[in-house]
Amino acid sequence: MELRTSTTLSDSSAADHLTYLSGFDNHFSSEALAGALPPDQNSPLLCPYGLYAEQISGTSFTSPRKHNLRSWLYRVKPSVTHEPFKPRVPSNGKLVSEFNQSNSCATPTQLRWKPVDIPDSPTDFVDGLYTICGAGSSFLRHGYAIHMYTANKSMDNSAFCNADGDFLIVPQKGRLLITTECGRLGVSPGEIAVLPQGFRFAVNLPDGPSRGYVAEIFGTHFQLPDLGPIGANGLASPRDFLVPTAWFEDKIYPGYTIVQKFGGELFDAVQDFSPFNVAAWHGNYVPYKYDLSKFCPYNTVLFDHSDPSINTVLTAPTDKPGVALLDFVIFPPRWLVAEHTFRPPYYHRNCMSEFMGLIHGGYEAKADGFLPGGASLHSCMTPHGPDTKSYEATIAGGNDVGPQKITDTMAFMFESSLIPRICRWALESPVLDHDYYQCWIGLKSHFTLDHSTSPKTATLQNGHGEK
Ligand SMILES: O=C(O)Cc1cc(O)ccc1O
Ligand SMILES: [Fe+2]
Repeated sequence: MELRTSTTLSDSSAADHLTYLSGFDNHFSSEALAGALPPDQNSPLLCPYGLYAEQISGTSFTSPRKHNLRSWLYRVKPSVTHEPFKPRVPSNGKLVSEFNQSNSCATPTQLRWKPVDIPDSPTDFVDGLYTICGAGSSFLRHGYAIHMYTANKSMDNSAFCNADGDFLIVPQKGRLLITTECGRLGVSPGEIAVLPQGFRFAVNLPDGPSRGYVAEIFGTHFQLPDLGPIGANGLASPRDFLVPTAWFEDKIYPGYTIVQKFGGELFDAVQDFSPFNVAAWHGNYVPYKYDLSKFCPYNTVLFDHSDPSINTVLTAPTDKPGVALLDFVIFPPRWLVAEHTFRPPYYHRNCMSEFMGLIHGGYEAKADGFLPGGASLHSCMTPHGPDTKSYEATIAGGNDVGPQKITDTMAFMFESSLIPRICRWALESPVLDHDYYQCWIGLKSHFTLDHSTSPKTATLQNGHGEK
């Protein structure tokens, strides 16, 4: 029998050689050790190989069957085998899970941040994680937080566990090798990973420095959007979601630390073994990853600009139909073919709040200033849209531009019905772009009483004789 351990391969080649199970919302099972899954029941008196059975529940026991999420883990020692939790010293201090006047500010101003540099001092994923904004409360199980991270070293002898909510991680620079209790995920920029509430995981950096974005949701989980009239196919396909296969190490690690995020605060618990000691598991509550290049975009094929919801990858619902706690929307490479149409995003004000990031390339509405690794926030009813340069360049192209392909781009949006409060350090940050508003100040009036300058208006006027 072969016991696989993290020391057999470098992080980089491990990340290249991982195996996955495929599907969204499936009931999976996986064994790193043949016969480690009890065949007929979840909780036998004695489990195969002397393993302990442990359930992790992602929904209340009594949630309706179609929403119920739980997995059974068969492990060398149960997770409870640790010293008491103690407040982490020094604490990260920049994580917020309950947004109020004492820790964050409200502002309707359009905000934009340049990319943050990777720190010089040793910083792992947990130390390098900081909250930008959010709303609601992890205690009340309703709300979200948007974080960013910069890291330059792998987590060492420690694992992270988020009791507050689910993490949707969007790496922008540098691959992540994420070891979870269900197995390992290799996540490159252009891919995303979801680490549901309560799973212990450790983040290694196979390529060195890393930077990225994290959406955290409280009290619910991500699901695939309904497709409505699109039909049974399109957008993100369930089979492209990849779940780890069981991987475990039966290893003594003196002083191993579990860092638990609980109410936005960090607590350390020490144990003497690896938490990645799960030889087999089954269930439907699982970490997963998704490659954004697999997304099959739908859009207008004749005229006008579709609302960005057409590009929803995952949605976290509220109790109100069609109103998201948090939508994860992307702006992938695609063909633009709309006729007599202003093709970039329209000018708009939205009752939802929009946080955007850029993974690589440029963004169609911003000729300057919105950079890979940077971010913007346009909160509820705050007006925004293309900058002056993008507007003028589009108008200069005229009505007869043929099909154009947007290439080398991957922007995304976290869109929420809850209005975010912004953390003080994000407002005081040296990378906050104080001149952001200037990108619209140059928008000129093109107003004229001469209707003939508008070809569509002229057609309507002639066609319907409203002289
Ligand atoms: O503000 C943005 O750039 C995001 C966005 C894009 C789009 O195509 C339509 C609406 C919208 O909010
Ligand atoms: Fe917008």
